[in-house]
Amino acid sequence: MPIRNTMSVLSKNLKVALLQFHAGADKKANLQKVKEFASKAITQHPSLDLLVLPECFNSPYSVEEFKNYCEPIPGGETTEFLSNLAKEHKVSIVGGSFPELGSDNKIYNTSLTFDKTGKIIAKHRKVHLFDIDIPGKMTFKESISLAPGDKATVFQLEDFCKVGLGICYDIRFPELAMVAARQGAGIMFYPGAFNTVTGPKFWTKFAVARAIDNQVYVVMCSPARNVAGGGYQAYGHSMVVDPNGDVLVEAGHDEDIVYCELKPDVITEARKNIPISTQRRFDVYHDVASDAVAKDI
Ligand SMILES: O=C(O)CCC(=O)C(=O)O
Repeated sequence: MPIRNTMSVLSKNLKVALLQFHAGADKKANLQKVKEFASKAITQHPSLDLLVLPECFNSPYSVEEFKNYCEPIPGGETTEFLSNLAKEHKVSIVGGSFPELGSDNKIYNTSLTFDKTGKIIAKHRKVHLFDIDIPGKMTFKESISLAPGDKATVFQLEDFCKVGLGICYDIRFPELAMVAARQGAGIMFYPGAFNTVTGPKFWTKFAVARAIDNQVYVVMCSPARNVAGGGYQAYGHSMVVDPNGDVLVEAGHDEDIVYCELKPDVITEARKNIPISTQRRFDVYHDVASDAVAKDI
């Protein structure tokens, strides 16, 4: 039976801040807000390693609006802004997401990660587009204006550890986190903007599920709700869940910054105590990544 080694963990503590703020129609004001929240976080915790931003932080979350806010990567205003912010504060940034204008002229919901010199070290295009219809409650169809990405994103976060990156609806598909964990990731990041219908029902459950499935930390960063302003109402509740499924920190639904220190021993202990990563039976479920099983039923 093949055994995969997924014991690889964080090399040292990682101090993160989750910036939960509301993004409106004015892109410059949205970027200014990121600047203010970042300065505040660094002032409150000067030894921070990493800032995490929410999904769609430079635009309203609206399929009609993405075309008005999309930018090329690299070269666009938002990429430059985040790169400079990382450099200025010497901090890594998981840069939420914003609409990208691809070289194929399609628009993607894209997340960039920067190292503390301002270099892009990862780019993830949302793989699973949020197309749902719950009659009378919630209808959304990202595929009206967005194209999906076609890759799982797993990368080395500076000298900390390997990490995986997904965007919002991507969390509903356990495969991305599994792929990352099996490549040695110790943390999954999900910038996300759940809503007031699916948020209360699912947000925490998914964070806990992906954490326990894979014995990784899960970091989810949401926009704040904007009750007075109307439009899409994000759930909020940015949170960090540890590899045992315990919620370590959680915001409410208003603007806020939450801080957390991720620790190597917690991952090591979880994996040592209950060694699921070396007990997998790939001989039994080797075809999990195909639809062959469903077709047989
Ligand atoms: O999965 C959900 O319930 C919400 C997903 C979402 O809001 C998104 O993908 O942007």
